[in-house]
Amino acid sequence: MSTSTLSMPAANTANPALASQVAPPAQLTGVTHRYGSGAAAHVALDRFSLTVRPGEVLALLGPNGAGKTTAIKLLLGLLRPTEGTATVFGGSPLETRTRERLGAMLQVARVPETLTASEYLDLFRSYYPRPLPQDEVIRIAGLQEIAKKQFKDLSGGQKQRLLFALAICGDPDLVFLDEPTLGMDIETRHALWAQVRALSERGKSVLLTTHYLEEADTLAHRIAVIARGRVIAEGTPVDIKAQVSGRKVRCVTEVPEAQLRALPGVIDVEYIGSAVTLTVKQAEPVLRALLPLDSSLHSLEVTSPNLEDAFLALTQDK
Ligand SMILES: Nc1ncnc2c1ncn2[C@@H]1O[C@H](COP(=O)(O)OP(=O)(O)OP(=O)(O)O)[C@@H](O)[C@H]1O
Repeated sequence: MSTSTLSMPAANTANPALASQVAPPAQLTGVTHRYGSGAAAHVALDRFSLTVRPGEVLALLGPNGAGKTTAIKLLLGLLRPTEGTATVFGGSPLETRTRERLGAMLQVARVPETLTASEYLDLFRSYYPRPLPQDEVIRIAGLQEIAKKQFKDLSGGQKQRLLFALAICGDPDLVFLDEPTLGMDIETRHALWAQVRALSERGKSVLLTTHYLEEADTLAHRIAVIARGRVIAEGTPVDIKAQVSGRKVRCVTEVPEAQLRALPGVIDVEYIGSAVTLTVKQAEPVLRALLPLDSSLHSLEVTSPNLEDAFLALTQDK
């Protein structure tokens, strides 16, 4: 064994069992991924690094085309990085022993339409060494009413529920969920959120992509915001929100717009009905200047930006 082994990924250590204990569930390191070649090449991920930690829900949040699905496909071994490495439990995503620990729900799942939901479950459970009992998966994913229906007869939301069931039926240690609640009604979405939390409480790791900012805020331990193939911010939902400095000051006031815009640290002024919302760098100087101007000012609220504000601010101009 050469000395260079010391600096190689855990997959290459002599003891695979030890490697799987210490290695992160999923890791992309310095990954660049190009689709196509020559002048037509498109860089989907650009020197991109990301680690999913044991037992965490990590949300990838980013606008259309940011590179979220590409990242998941690399970790599933469906694509090979042009540069850099993709490892799962310290090994290649293509190894059988690592694949048996993965479950995935992808955006475009092409499956034969005539199998029933329970036939799909039988098939997918057979791929895994220690699958969950069929009844348990049906209960978890709420498939009781549709177990005997053919795939083609399921609604969009029901298909999503079945695809979630297929992702978890092997009791995987790492689950990839690519926009899992697309097309689900609110009740079904909340039920799925509860199941994602239950996975993480059982020590499973989840890598989730979503356009629903509320979903990332509610579910994720950490969020990676992606724009144009790069991670532009990473942290807890609280960290991400804190990266957008500023506050929202909402009130009903007779102070004219021009005067509001001239207050210290005001970034934006927006009227909705009779109320005005000021986006400000800091609330205190604005309030000190504003309150003496209008003794009839009322309905005052000061709030932090929500995740949506943070996301828009972070992805703009990137
Ligand atoms: N097979 C492909 N061939 C060429 N370009 C591709 C291919 N797949 C994806 N791309 C491009 O790579 C970029 C990243 O795509 P990707 O699907 O990873 O984005 P995404 O963040 O998942 O987007 P969305 O939120 O819309 O699903 C996009 O510009 C996309 O057009």
